[in-house]
Amino acid sequence: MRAYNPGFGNHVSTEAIAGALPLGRNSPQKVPFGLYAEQLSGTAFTAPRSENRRSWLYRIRPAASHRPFSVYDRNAHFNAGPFANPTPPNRLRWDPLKPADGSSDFLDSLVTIAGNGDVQAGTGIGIHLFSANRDMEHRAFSSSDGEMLIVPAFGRMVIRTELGVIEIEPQQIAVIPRGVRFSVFLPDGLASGYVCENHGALLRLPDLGPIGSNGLANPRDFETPVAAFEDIDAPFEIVQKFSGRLWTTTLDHSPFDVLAWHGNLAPYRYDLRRYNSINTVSYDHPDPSIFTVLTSPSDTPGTANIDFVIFPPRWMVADDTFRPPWFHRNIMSEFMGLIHGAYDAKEGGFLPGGASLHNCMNGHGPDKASYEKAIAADLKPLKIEETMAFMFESRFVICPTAYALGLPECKSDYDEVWSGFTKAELPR
Ligand SMILES: O=C(O)Cc1cc(O)ccc1O
Ligand SMILES: [Fe+2]
Repeated sequence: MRAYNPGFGNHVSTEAIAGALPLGRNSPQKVPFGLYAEQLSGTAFTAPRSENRRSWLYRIRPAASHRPFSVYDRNAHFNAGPFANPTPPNRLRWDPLKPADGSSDFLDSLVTIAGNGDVQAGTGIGIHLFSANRDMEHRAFSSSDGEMLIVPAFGRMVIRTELGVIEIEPQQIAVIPRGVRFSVFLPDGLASGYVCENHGALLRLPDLGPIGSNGLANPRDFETPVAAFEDIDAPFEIVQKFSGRLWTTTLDHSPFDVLAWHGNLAPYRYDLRRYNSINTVSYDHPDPSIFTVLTSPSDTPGTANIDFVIFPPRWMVADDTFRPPWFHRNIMSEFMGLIHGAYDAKEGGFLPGGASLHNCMNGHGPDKASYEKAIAADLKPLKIEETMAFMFESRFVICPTAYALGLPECKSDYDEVWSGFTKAELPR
């Protein structure tokens, strides 16, 4: 049986047991097998049809049957701030975080590095790191604050969700919709990486404009899991992120009890190695928006709440051009991570699993070593291989948490990478 359906944002119908999915209506008087019908809305009921995302779930018990949530106090570092006050303009870099002593699962290992916007107003993002070494046994998490874009750097992840099971490894990503409960299992015994929690408009493929009808991330390469359920009557802890804080309750059964669903709001995965890079074949280094995988638009056209951009392996052929990223100051704020290999603007110090933050209007670009290498390079066609960096780029200033600034992995000497540039020699 096929485990995934291909395509981005498609209307999918899937049932784990034949006959579980009602036909011809969403909410029949009697649902097959006595299942409960439930609508999961990812956009307002009245969102335009082209934007509207919702699915219908058919489950053993209603998601509504649970006791009240109380405050969850076993992870103080996964939140929506408070952010450092004042927000420093400084360029920041973090080495990969050392795993915490002892064992922690995906949920308890999440630490918030930075964020922006307002969870209650549905703007901005949260940026979190995880480093887990234990399965989420009989525990599930959901975020009411936004969809979760999960970007592993080390280790495979099996993500069991209410709508089916997704498996990813580094260089693949998964997106779990807002509110969908999920558990993370670690086939390699550990996994670490990045999460962008998107409080804003749902991630979607960017328009292609003059590129035409193909290219960048192609819709058919996104995969949505088929329905998969478990029928377990045992205590399950449910942790919910709501309005920036964590809350817990216990069910007496597995939340993964959805036998069938249909609709266009669902978790999905994508393999970044399938990305169809478009780039210059003449001269100059194009803006990095040319490498956008997914975008969450804001109310201002062309000015994203969050763009998820990658820097994949590719040919570099530009003539008479400084080929790595140029020096720049950008109105958008840039958080970067490295999933694989090395990044061509940073010869040293930017490590897989590490991160950097270059905020609104603060100058950055190639470090001195990368600069000198690039201006001396013989400009033959060159394939950059063994690389996969990414960027979360936001219209809103990305505010680091006080916790992130205080980590020993936060490098105090980062500015040094731009020191020692020799003065230009003017004609006399
Ligand atoms: O700062 C960075 O490394 C990201 C980046 C890459 C690039 O190719 C052009 C601009 C840009 O911000
Ligand atoms: Fe940049």
